[in-house]
Amino acid sequence: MARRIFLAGHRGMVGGAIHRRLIANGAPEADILTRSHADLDLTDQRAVQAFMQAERPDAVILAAARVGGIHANNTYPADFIYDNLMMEANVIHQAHLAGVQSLLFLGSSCIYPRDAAQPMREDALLTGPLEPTNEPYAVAKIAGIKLCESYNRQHGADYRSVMPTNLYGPGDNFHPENSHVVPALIRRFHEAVETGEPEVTIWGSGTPRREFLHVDDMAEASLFVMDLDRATYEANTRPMLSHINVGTGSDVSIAELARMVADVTGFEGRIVQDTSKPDGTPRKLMDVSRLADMGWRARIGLQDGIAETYDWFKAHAGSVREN
Ligand SMILES: NC(=O)C1=CN([C@@H]2O[C@H](COP(=O)(O)OP(=O)(O)OC[C@H]3O[C@@H](n4cnc5c(N)ncnc54)[C@H](OP(=O)(O)O)[C@@H]3O)[C@@H](O)[C@H]2O)C=CC1
Ligand SMILES: C[C@H]1O[C@H](OP(=O)(O)OP(=O)(O)OC[C@H]2O[C@@H](n3cnc4c(=O)[nH]c(N)nc43)[C@H](O)[C@@H]2O)[C@@H](O)[C@@H](O)C1=O
Repeated sequence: MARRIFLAGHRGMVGGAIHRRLIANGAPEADILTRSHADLDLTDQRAVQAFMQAERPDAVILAAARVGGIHANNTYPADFIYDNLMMEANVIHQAHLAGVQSLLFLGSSCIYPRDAAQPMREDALLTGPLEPTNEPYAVAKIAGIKLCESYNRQHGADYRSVMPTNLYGPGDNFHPENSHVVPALIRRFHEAVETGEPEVTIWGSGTPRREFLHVDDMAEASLFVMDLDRATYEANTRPMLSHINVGTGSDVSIAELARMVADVTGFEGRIVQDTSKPDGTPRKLMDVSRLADMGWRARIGLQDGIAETYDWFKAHAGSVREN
């Protein structure tokens, strides 16, 4: 019997990539249930309850969230903790009440302590203080992991959690202030080339290191984890480790990233640092061996991924998302 999947956040970068991947894998469009934010506000408990009771999907992929880069997290902490706590609590609890057996929750690499040993293993969770610039968001994401784990333990559900590293790709948010670093730099370097600006400013010292996974790889990994048989998933997430890291296993400095974006966009001017802006976590490289041991590895390299994303950005000039 076909499996009807509620894909929450289908208009977002990850949700859009998962939607494309499901269709590419042969899922009939009719089996992929979607609702826009305007049609179903996932922070509204009654609305989510009514939707889940009416539709009773067989599975849920929760790719909806309040998402943003270091500036957005640092500026809107109440929005980030409240919206994400409400969305995950509503979707996970109402999925349980509607008898949904299979759910995938997307967390984030920022759940790990700011000074966790690198690369960060899944069992580093809750072993130290978090990075202040995104602690509210991280606390909400940790709560999401614990929600899934608790419904699995108490109700025998099969609710799984994946922890993506920094993501980028088509469909990203290109807001000049609220976006993540890759879309922000693609836009800024592109505009400098268009206007003949002699220099581009990047935030912070340029020394922090980040791991960047293309969103199409993330979509493939999400469905891979979702389709794992339960015994394999449980065997690889013990003891009490109900989440799996998803990344490339390699990182670059922000200065190296800026150089790559300059090369891809053809910018030949100066790159300067605005050290009045926060660096955030010095490094957050994920240990991706658990997922590799289960048979999945990232395929899209950063240079190629940035070039492909830049092509997408230019092809969608004037209509890219900025929120
Ligand atoms: N991007 C990244 O680098 C990383 C992302 N993640 C996680 O991956 C997941 C997807 O992120 P990403 O695709 O980048 O985010 P996007 O912002 O691109 O997409 C999020 C989606 O959620 C929707 N949404 C937001 N609030 C609500 C709401 N109250 N009710 C219903 N829908 C809502 C948005 O709709 P609308 O725009 O209309 O509000 C949007 O479609 C999230 O869980 C995020 O935390 C984890 C690590 C890194
Ligand atoms: C995925 C993860 O993403 C967020 O954490 P982050 O990795 O710190 O996010 P970021 O991509 O915004 O920054 C990465 C680095 O890049 C530097 N940087 C330089 N120039 C720009 C710039 O122009 N914009 C941005 N955003 N950063 C810049 C910036 O100073 C920082 O050192 C969490 O909030 C949370 O959302 C989360 O889970």
